[in-house]
Amino acid sequence: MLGRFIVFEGVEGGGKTTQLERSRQWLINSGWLTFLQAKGWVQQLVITREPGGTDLGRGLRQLLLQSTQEPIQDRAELLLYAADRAQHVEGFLRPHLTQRSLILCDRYTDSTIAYQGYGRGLDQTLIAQLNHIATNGLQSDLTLWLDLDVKTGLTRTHQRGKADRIEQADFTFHQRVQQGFTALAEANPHRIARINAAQPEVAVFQEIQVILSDRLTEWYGVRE
Ligand SMILES: Nc1ncnc2c1ncn2[C@@H]1O[C@H](COP(=O)(O)OP(=O)(O)O)[C@@H](O)[C@H]1O
Ligand SMILES: Cc1cn([C@H]2C[C@H](O)[C@@H](COP(=O)(O)OP(=O)(O)O)O2)c(=O)[nH]c1=O
Repeated sequence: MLGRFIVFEGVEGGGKTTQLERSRQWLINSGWLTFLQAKGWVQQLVITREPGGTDLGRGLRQLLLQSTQEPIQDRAELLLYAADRAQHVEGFLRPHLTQRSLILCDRYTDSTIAYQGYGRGLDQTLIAQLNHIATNGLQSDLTLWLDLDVKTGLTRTHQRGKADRIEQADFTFHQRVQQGFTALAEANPHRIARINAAQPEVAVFQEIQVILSDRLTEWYGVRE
């Protein structure tokens, strides 16, 4: 794969959206993007998210996050996230990676393991199979896990506005999700980098910047 695929993960209110935008600006302002483009190693920097990175996905996102009278069954929820991902991988991520894009993505397969696996309690083998069907094997090159305790995260999202269907799930659900991310990070120490997201925004980004600089150097060599 020619481009690089960086994912932001974590519980609700961890600061993914905020830090993804800071990372985008830093890649531009630090000169990294200009350098990589001048070398011909990166064509463009793109931002995307799951669910909702495609037209189909935006419809699915609305279905998944709006509050409903009829409860959405756990396996139906899992399949909707998988459908969003299949469309995103084939219609957006792979074409961009083939064209040497550097991709910053808000959530990916680890969210399904954490939310539908640890959170809902669905079988992890089933989830692994579905993730494989949806991605056809496409993994992130780097995942930045914004590690924040559930209570602080939910407080932040409540301050932001009305809670969506998943945010409304009970506290123990979100605690299981957090356990999921913790286990994933332990099992994948190189792919998943833990960030202490309980710090002020600027300090969180300083940690991210160190990791991004290291990883870009590992991938592309020292910047001239
Ligand atoms: N480090 C931080 N400290 C305090 N509040 C933060 C921090 N990072 C983000 N926020 C605020 O918390 C809320 C959730 O942040 P957001 O980036 O949308 O998180 P996520 O995308 O992970 O749900 C927003 O209102 C944001 O301004
Ligand atoms: C990608 C993915 C997300 N989710 C959930 C996590 C979030 O609650 C929700 C997506 O919201 P998110 O994109 O994090 O929205 P915001 O930035 O506005 O908080 O979907 C899953 O349950 N499984 C998945 O596979």
